[in-house]
Amino acid sequence: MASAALICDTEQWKGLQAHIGAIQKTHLRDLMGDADRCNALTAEYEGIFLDYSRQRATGETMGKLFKLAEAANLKEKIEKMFRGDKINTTENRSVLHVALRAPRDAVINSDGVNVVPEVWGVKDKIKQFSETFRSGSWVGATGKALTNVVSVGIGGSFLGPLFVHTALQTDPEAAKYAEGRQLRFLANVDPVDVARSIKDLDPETTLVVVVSKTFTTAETMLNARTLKEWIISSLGPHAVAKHMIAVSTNLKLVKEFGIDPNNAFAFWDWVGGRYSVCSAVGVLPLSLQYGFPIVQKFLEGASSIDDHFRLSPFEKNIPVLLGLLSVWNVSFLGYPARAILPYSQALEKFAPHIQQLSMESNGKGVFIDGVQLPFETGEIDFGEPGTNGQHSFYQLIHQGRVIPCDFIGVVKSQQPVYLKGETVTNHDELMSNFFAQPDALAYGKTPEQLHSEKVPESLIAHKTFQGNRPSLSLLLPSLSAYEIGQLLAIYEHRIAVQGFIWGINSFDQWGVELGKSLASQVRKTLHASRVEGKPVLGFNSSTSSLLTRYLTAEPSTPYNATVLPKV
Ligand SMILES: O=P(O)(O)OC[C@H]1O[C@H](O)[C@H](O)[C@@H](O)[C@@H]1O
Repeated sequence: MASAALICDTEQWKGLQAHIGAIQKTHLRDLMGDADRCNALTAEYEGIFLDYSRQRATGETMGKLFKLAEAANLKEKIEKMFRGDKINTTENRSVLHVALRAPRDAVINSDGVNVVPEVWGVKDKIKQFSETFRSGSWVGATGKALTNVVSVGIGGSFLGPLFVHTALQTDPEAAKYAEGRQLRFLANVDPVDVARSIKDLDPETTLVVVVSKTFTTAETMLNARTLKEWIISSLGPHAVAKHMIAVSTNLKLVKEFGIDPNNAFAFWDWVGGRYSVCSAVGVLPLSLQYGFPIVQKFLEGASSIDDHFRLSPFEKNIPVLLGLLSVWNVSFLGYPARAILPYSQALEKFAPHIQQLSMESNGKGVFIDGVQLPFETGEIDFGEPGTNGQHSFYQLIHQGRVIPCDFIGVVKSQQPVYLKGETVTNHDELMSNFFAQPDALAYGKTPEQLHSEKVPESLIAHKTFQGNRPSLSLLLPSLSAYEIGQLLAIYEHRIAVQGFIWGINSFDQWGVELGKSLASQVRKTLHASRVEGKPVLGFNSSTSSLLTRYLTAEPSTPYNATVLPKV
């Protein structure tokens, strides 16, 4: 039963509900004609420019959203996070990813202990290790320097580092430091992913980093055992010490796995998996590839947003504005999805990272105190870089469903390209689309316009765009390690803001457990059937018949000998 403390019972929430009607009467075409409104609906921090004038919102809407933030005690909740209070109540943990990028002299307590020196202790160890590794002083079992790194991990131990690696790959400064090196990721337990991750690599020159907060994740541990076998079968058991290292909060299990504890890099239970890219989870593999100084710039970028988020008034606070607008779109205008559209191929892996960050954080069914939510939280996040997406799913965004879009653009490309005689540079060509699409969505195209263009009557309805489709534009000055860190932190905090307003716990993820435990029953059944010929028992008829069909076919892999990928 809903209690009086629920956000949806507040006057401020009801005030926004009452305001929906006024907004429904407006069209972005008209709202965009008001230059003062457009100027007002912007914010800037360190050259990052947010234009949210194409949201279905007015100054009045924003005023009401700020009031909602007050009613939700947003300021206090942000402060509690930075203070190290145990805001992840279902796991009794602080939420301190901000400590991972705090300056050396910062003081951030968890359980009364300043965690910043510990954080820097691990970063110093990573710096030292990566320097030894990159200088060639760290040699493998056959005396060769290691130039390839395979980072084994899944979920938060994969998506953030992959996003940052993909973004840095084409940054000229970072790329210079990565010359002659490869960083790959192995996430899926699908043996096809194992094959892809080690294709054309020689164990002699490869370092495997096993990344797992818990060091119990089934997929990661099987993949780690598989790559251990790949190393041993080629170089012998003694090679593991030089070719495998680990990142985890569970150093006991790292040791039991056979990795030298000196080559294990710690992090802490107050870092959520999906918030862990700034811990050794990301910092270690990225430092091996690009060197620690580049990664430190990334951390400084994230830290600059932490300050902005904690200290700026809400009216100028980019993560707060973004979070409030998302709440407005989801809970009041009823738009369940959000498209993340970076006009930058370097940000190709940004949307997959945000999918986990957002959907695992805010896809919840109850308030933080366990009371059933009377409204839905979280968005369905998806996205692709522009302009690729334009040739894929934008049809639906323009004429089908209304999906609020985040357009993310970069002023200065990582890679300047121009062909003499062309109308524009290649980046300007890309950005022409970045500037055009939000207006196409907002304004649409009316039947009157089509008539004036002499469009045949039979096509008028098909070629009409209703417009009034909300988006926001985030323009970054460039895309170096620093801005990549800023972008990450903007989204991390935006998602936290949404959770704080809705009153849910954005930092646990109980919803992933059920599928895992059912998979464990299936695993036992597969083993019993394959190895002992036992029948399939204990499942419903659908699952039983699917399993039986799967088991009846000739298996492609024998159970009596080790088999490693051949590609
Ligand atoms: O880092 P690990 O402990 O291996 O966890 C990897 C992933 O496992 C689960 O799926 C969680 O839902 C994710 O949040 C986590 O990132």
